[in-house]
Amino acid sequence: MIRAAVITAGGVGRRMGSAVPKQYLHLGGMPMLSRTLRVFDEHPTIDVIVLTVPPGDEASCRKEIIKPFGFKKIRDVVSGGATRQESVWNGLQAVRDSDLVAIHDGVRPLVSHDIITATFNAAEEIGASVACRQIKETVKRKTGDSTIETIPRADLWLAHTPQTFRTAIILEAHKKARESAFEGTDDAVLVERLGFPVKIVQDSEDNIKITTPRDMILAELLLQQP
Ligand SMILES: Nc1ccn([C@@H]2O[C@H](COP(=O)(O)OP(=O)(O)OP(=O)(O)O)[C@@H](O)[C@H]2O)c(=O)n1
Ligand SMILES: C[C@](O)(CO)[C@H](O)COP(=O)(O)O
Repeated sequence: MIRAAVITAGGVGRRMGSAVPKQYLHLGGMPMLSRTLRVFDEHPTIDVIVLTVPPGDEASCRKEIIKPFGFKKIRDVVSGGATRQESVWNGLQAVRDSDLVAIHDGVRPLVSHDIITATFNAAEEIGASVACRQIKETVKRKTGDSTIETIPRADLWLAHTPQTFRTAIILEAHKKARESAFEGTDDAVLVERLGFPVKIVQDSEDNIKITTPRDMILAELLLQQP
């Protein structure tokens, strides 16, 4: 059983507004992307890792993000695409020989080994899984200028990554999405639309996606937790 990870880091970080793409910003003294890679490299049952980066960044990533930390499992650094979905597709081509694959945002460095393991276990069991956090806030839907309704929150979850799949299923789901020009905001939706079940695995609130400067402040604080 080959377990792979595709770490997607091909974005430009428009919402962060930093001089370099946010995945290269330092968090707790090391590049955020290296921190994410370290979690997967040290995971006991992951065999191979593929990283997607902005086109043209492959060599600098090997030199500055991978080499200084001595990661052992990185098979390839591949060029990302214009969208996250395209970057993931490119990464998946490099792990076609795997049985299971976890897809994870390079900008979620606070992911834990436990959640990675839980998503692999669920994917092995039913084929597809998604790390999520349950919504604890009261949720309103606004329609037009003044009509609002309150959505019962018991069934609502926020999608995180890792999202982990039998490799054959996620390859098929991406292929079908490409054929019909469907663009999703995560990978699980590509499997859902084919009618396959996807198991929700409850994640920690700490596994935030670093999107804006405020998230950097929050992540630095979360890193200081005992
Ligand atoms: N063409 C893209 C776009 C995004 N990503 C990756 O997908 C993850 C989640 O995307 P997001 O936070 O939206 O990153 P950016 O696209 O970089 O940010 P923004 O939307 O603010 O520009 C990130 O690790 C990002 O690098 C990617 O691999 N390829
Ligand atoms: C895949 C994802 O991280 C799930 O939360 C997310 O959808 C990434 O894209 P977004 O543009 O920040 O929603």
